[in-house]
Amino acid sequence: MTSVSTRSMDFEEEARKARKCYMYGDYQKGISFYKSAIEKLRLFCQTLSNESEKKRGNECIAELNRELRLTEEHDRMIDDITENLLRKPRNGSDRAAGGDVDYDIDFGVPIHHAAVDERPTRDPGFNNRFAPQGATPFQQAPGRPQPVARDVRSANNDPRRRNAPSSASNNKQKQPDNKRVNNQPNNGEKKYQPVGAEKDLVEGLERDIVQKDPNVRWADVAGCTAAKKLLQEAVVLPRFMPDFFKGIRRPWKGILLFGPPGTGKTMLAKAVATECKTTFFNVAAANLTSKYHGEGEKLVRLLFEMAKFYAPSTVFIDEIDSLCSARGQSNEHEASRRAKSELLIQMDGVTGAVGGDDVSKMVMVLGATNHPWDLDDAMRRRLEKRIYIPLPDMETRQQLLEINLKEVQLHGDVDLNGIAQKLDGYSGSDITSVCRDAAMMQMRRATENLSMTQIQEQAQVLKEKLQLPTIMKDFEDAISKISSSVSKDMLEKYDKWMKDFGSV
Ligand SMILES: Nc1ncnc2c1ncn2[C@@H]1O[C@H](COP(=O)(O)OP(=O)(O)OP(=O)(O)O)[C@@H](O)[C@H]1O
Repeated sequence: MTSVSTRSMDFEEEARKARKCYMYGDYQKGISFYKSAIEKLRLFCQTLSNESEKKRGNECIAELNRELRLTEEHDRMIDDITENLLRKPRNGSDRAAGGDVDYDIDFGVPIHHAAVDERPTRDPGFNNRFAPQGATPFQQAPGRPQPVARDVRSANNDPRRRNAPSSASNNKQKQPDNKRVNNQPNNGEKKYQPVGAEKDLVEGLERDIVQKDPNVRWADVAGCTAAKKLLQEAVVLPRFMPDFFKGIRRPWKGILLFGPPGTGKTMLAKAVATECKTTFFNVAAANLTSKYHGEGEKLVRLLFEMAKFYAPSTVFIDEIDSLCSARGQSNEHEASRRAKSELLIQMDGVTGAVGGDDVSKMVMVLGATNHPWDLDDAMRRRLEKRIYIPLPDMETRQQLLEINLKEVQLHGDVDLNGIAQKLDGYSGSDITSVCRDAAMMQMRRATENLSMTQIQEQAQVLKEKLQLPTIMKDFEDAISKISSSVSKDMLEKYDKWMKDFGSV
């Protein structure tokens, strides 16, 4: 049972990634994920004995094949367009002002071909901005590759935006052309209005980056007391005490959260969005760079224009080092260099409170990274507060166990204190994995040596067995299988960077 279910999950994951890649225009990667999903689903179907399930599985394979063909077609099309554009003679309207300048291939499409950071990250899924709704084995695939449901927020139905600063004079100040921030009355609500070719990019940003209440509370984040306090000071208090946070006491404009992977940096950022009720822009740095000359730069500019328009806002840039690594390195892509410079310029334009000391117009940049030492000096300076989010201490590990196991029934022999001690050196996400694994042990024992048909036949008996509580041995087994994902060397590196550059 274990291996069968694992294969099914593998297929779901591959299909989900394939669709994400398609959405982001990364067709090459999408193609290989589709192929792998199809192969895995085919193997999974071979293990099935139920005819109707088999039939639905085959329907899904056919649908995935169709999506694969579509992706291949788009990939060919992009190649053709690129080739044609590059072959054009450099004269007439194609010649950029100033003579010998590179072609500006700008298809005006949203966030396509994002330069993906090659380093392994915890989540290959573009910063988790999609809800986990990839295809399930027998869920009918949609008619064409569709974006899976995400935190899409229409500016028109978000109450925060209704209160967004909207005075025409203010908008004029920010945007001389005044068209960009034209407030179109729509049931009395204000909406950022892009002009011309930027429409697609703005729609892409609204769809992918503006995040509605991510529903993470301070209490959901174990430990991180110093970070929580500072974030509250930086974002929450200025809203309640605007008169105090002025002049030299103006709110921080940039905060960096750094530390080992899986320690709660993203959760903290989400808690800021939920608790502070600022408009939340959740950006994966890789999505701000583009292989198309100029597009990343434009995206950064639009992102900040929108953040100012919908202020107070928090712009969360995950893996910020991948966009703001030390400049001038030989492997630095021109497009990403320009996007990075634009980001620095934009950050200078937000001074904690945009437009003087009015905190209702505050835009705060919150960066997160696992590689703080890769950060550009200029960006480091702009992220005025640099907070280390370390591995959880004993107390935090106990809290993490309680948070993770609140819905799991535990046997009397389970000693959470003892487990927390054994988990010294584990990150928050490692601890979550241990809890999940332990909580699954009962199911594994109950279904061991049973075929799928037997599982279906004995569903009622199994249901009772699955009610049995998780025992101490389940945790011991899980801990022996899952090791800490952070090495001692890395921890020393973080400590050193904290000593050199930390600021709390
Ligand atoms: N302090 C914490 N409190 C509660 N859960 C945590 C905490 N730290 C980690 N987790 C668990 O680990 C998962 C990953 O956490 P999160 O994405 O916030 O880590 P991160 O530091 O942003 O990682 P990365 O640097 O790899 O992006 C969470 O979904 C949660 O289950």
